[in-house]
Amino acid sequence: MSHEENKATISRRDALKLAGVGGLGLLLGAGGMTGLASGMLQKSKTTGGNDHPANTVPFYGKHQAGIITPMQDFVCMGAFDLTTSSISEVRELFQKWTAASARMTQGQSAGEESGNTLLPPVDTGEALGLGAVRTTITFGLGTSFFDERFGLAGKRPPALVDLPKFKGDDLRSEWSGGDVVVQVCADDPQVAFHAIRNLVRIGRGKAVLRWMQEGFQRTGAADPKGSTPRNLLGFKDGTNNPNVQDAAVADEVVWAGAGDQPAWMGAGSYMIMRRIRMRIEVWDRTTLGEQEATFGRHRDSGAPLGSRNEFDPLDLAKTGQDGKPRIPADSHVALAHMNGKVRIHRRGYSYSNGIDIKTGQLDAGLLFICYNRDPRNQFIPMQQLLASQDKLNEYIVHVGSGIYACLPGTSSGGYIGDTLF
Ligand SMILES: C=CC1=C(C)c2cc3[nH]c(cc4nc(cc5[nH]c(cc1n2)c(C)c5CCC(=O)O)C(CCC(=O)O)=C4C)c(C)c3C=C
Ligand SMILES: [Fe+2]
Repeated sequence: MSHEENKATISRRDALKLAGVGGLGLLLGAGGMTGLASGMLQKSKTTGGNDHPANTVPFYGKHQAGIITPMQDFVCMGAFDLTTSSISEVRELFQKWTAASARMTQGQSAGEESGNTLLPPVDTGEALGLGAVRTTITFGLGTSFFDERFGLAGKRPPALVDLPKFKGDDLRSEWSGGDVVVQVCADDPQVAFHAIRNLVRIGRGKAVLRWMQEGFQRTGAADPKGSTPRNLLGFKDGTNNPNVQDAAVADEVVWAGAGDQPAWMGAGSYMIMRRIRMRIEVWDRTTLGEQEATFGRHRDSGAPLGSRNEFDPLDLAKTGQDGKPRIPADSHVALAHMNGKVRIHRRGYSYSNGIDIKTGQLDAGLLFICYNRDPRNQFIPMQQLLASQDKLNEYIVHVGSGIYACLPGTSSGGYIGDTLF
């Protein structure tokens, strides 16, 4: 193993072990200690633990990780506004972000420490000793990235449209948009936060955070079987997501294809973020029958109304004794199903931001995230229908929004964005 390779595979855990031997900066910087580090790595590889390969998701590849990757327990999502108008500075920034992300997703610190006590550390430190916990870091470009600043207006993907105003939208600019979005997912909230924080730090002088939102779902510890998570309205959410582990399904639903324009987005995807606040207090006063009619599914089992099991097919033609559809036509699933003809890949998380100090009500809801190949044919018509007819609208309000071109993946030596700039 070369010295470079050796350094590249030293995890945050190994780094702490090394620090215990004789000082982190000294050891990492010292070529003569290579043999020692190598020995410890071998040990950590065979002993498993949190840095076991099963807990790491490769950063480099054809597609960015974090899109069809099975969902982790936590998300920390942030959108940046660029404060430079120089495309070469943006390139440099993406090169640095890529290098740091490649390291952090493998359980390493954001960069190599010099050990110089007269300088601030390169990594902020709160993830030292913590495992990789399936961290993924996914980058996307907002519509504003393609304004006049960087000379890339002509390269804006036709599918990266400005979202129309949907009925009932109450969007706030402080929770919307951004030139660049970064979705960090991990099985530990501190590890996820650490990644965003270090990207913010690297971006200083070139990019500022515009908004940031953390999200969660039940953890693997609470539900080792990994059953469908429940949203904050108490229903299983994600049951009828398309199986994107099937490559043909992912190609149809998620990935911009080689034939789709522009070519630089091939193997990328379009992300929609909607911050959807729930009127939890109203929901909690609603009867179980009304709640189930709102979603069109049974609360406990997650089965479609009138069926027994969660994964039973949606039978929208089924009628009850009164002759009415068993799954109401204005229910969320009846509408979102789109007759089975339009599909998106949902990857959202619950959020809770304490209380709204004006009303004393809970400020909580769904950080809706979905990926699709072309939002003009997928998310937009679906949301248009939901916004105008969904019974769920009595209990939710969309308060933040963004659409982002999630770039194709890159390989070691390249950088996220290298197909475009
Ligand atoms: C425009 C897309 C969608 C938005 C916005 C949305 C918001 C939203 N959804 C729930 C809860 C559930 N959604 C469920 C199913 C479901 N939702 C969408 C799309 C949007 N949801 C789709 C495409 C589907 C699948 C439809 C199908 O073909 O069956 C369900 C049922 C279980 C499941 O299949 O996941 C729940 C529950 C909330 C709470 C919400 C906004 C806050
Ligand atoms: Fe939904």
